[in-house]
Amino acid sequence: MTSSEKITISVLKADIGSLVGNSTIPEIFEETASDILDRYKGEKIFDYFVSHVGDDLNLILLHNKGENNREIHEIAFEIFKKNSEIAKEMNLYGAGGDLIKKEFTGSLIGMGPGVAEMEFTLRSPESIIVFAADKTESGAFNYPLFQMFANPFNTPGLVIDPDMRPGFRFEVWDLYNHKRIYLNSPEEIYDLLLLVGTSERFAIKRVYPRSDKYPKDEPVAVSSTERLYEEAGKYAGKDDPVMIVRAQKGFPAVGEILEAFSFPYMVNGWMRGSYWGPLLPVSLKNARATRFDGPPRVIALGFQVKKDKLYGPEDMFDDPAFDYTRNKALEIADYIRRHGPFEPHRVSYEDLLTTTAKPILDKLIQRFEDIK
Ligand SMILES: O=P(O)(O)OC[C@H]1O[C@](O)(COP(=O)(O)O)[C@@H](O)[C@@H]1O
Ligand SMILES: [Mg+2]
Repeated sequence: MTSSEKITISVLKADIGSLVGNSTIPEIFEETASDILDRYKGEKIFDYFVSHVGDDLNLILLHNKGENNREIHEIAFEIFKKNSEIAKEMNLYGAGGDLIKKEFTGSLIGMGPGVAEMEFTLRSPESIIVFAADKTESGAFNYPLFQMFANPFNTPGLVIDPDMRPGFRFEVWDLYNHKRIYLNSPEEIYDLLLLVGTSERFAIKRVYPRSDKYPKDEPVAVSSTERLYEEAGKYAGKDDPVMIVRAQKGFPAVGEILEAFSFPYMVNGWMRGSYWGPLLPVSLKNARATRFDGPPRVIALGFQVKKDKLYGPEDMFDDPAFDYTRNKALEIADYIRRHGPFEPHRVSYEDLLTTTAKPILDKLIQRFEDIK
């Protein structure tokens, strides 16, 4: 460690090609990523883990260079670019898709990939869980973040742990207007819900502790909020967000964090980014899209963190305790599928304008005539 006791966890992700269709990625992507990361390990990064969910490659990096660091983002760009070339050679689906900008511009933010990073003072001990979802949007983590950090029915620690009683501070982004607001839980939870219930537009970017025990400017949770539609200027797949959550000792316990996913809540995305469906918590083994290009899936990788080492991952959803949730999700998937192209299965008209339906709708609108 150089400057301080602070460490940084960066979770950087991109869809740079997939098989079959948009279902999953070939093993060579993860191997290539590991080969490149091994070169930098011990020099620019301390440790790493490479993973995927569906067609999205996820890089989990431990270092001490802070958030939005040029060197770290450039390593990820090198990996995404190399894999894009492999994808083109293999004639994979959507080769290079999320690399909207072809040359590195100093930061991955705005280039297409998703970014969730947090710099914080390492506690002893420190446990984190990294979540990654496929076939859904940035705001897809609003529901579980509210459950973990603001709902005592999910997180009893909010009531019985003295360090959690002061509550948490939510940083919410208006993704349409590039603005943010800070809201305190518990006293402002009605305002918080009023906004984050609209997950297409408002996304919880970060959550901060309010207890005096921990620095109040160091997040306990962070999610990626990049909107692929906006960055590409057209529909180019869904955002497929990632999230980091710190656990235990004044923060939600691991079980309280996972409990937030025990209800298969509905998310926006699924087929062609145009359908609402239940979020299915899955093991790494099942982290690939199948039925109707889904259902939208999420994985949970748990790590115990030392200043220069990630111990793990534990594949947290690889557990029969989530079988009921999965079965329920499949039942809901079947029910909602029967709506076909009707809402609430299909997304709203406004949301359709961010999909491949936009040019079709634009033409149709011109054919409308006034009713006398
Ligand atoms: O128009 P295309 O190229 O066939 O793409 C349709 C695909 O786009 C998707 O919405 C892309 O999914 P991702 O968001 O995971 O990239 C799939 O559901 C679907 O298979
Ligand atoms: Mg994807």
